Amino acid sequence: MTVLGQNQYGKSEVRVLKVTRDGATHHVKDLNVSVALSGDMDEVHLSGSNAHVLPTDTTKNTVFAFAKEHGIASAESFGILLARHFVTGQEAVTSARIRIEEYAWQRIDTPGEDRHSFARENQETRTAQVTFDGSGWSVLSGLKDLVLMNTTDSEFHGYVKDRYTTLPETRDRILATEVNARWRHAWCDEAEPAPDWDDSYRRTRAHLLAAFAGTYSFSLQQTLYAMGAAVIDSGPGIDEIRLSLPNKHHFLVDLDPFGLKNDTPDGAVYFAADRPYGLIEATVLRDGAEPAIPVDLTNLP
Ligand SMILES: O=c1[nH]c(=O)c2[nH]c(=O)[nH]c2[nH]1
Repeated sequence: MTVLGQNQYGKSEVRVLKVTRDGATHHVKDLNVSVALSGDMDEVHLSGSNAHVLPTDTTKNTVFAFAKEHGIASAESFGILLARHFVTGQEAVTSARIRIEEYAWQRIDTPGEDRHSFARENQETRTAQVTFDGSGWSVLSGLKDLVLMNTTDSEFHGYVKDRYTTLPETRDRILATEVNARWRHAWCDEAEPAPDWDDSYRRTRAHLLAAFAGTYSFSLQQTLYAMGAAVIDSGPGIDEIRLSLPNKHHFLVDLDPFGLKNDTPDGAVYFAADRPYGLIEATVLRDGAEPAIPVDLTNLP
């Protein structure tokens, strides 16, 4: 005997580029949207009846149509529009999860009137996941691939040493990471005004950067907590943030064989190791908040 457990379906990675023309000045929104619907879907699995199945092809078309009809004000608001459409429009669909990655494009300044050239920003990817169960909303925003580095104000010493420990203690090292962060908005009730998602994103990003730059660090763990706390303490809008921070190790190169002294006051030469890397991960919560962001961020957009 078997029973059907949790199931969901939809179109993943719908790549939609929305160009908005304002005369010769164009604006672009570039998203990667994944739709997952669930609800009364037993029959399609058990008997092959498709009577409740809105085709994944249709969900893909909806993403494109909504981009045209409603525009893309922000990743979160676009996700909200889509999730509401699927849950309220299909009787069999009781919940919808919309995952979005947004890629940033930087305008290339040109001498003439035309403003339609862009360079893909070599910076972070913004992410959003919106979940709606017909009554309550859950909005996770985030970013990944944001590479940060402090070239001083980082120490690491006083740690446990056993027979396999070879790491030298350091009072001055490079601290570099690639931020992978997801934060959960307190907003969950449509009766309340929704946050300004773009403004919230900009402010959260700025708090993360300021805390990374402003924390004199004795470990990446300490820096992580300072970054998370800066976001939670900045206002009431965000109750939980999870950070996954690889420690992008930079080791001083031994230049002695060449008669060169490395690590001099005017600078040093480092070997930027790509692997293995330390991986420091933690959730920072508003006191009293329940954790709801998955521990493993790799399964999220
Ligand atoms: O900031 C750090 N935290 C660690 O836990 C750790 N472990 C290690 O080898 N280097 C570092 N650096």
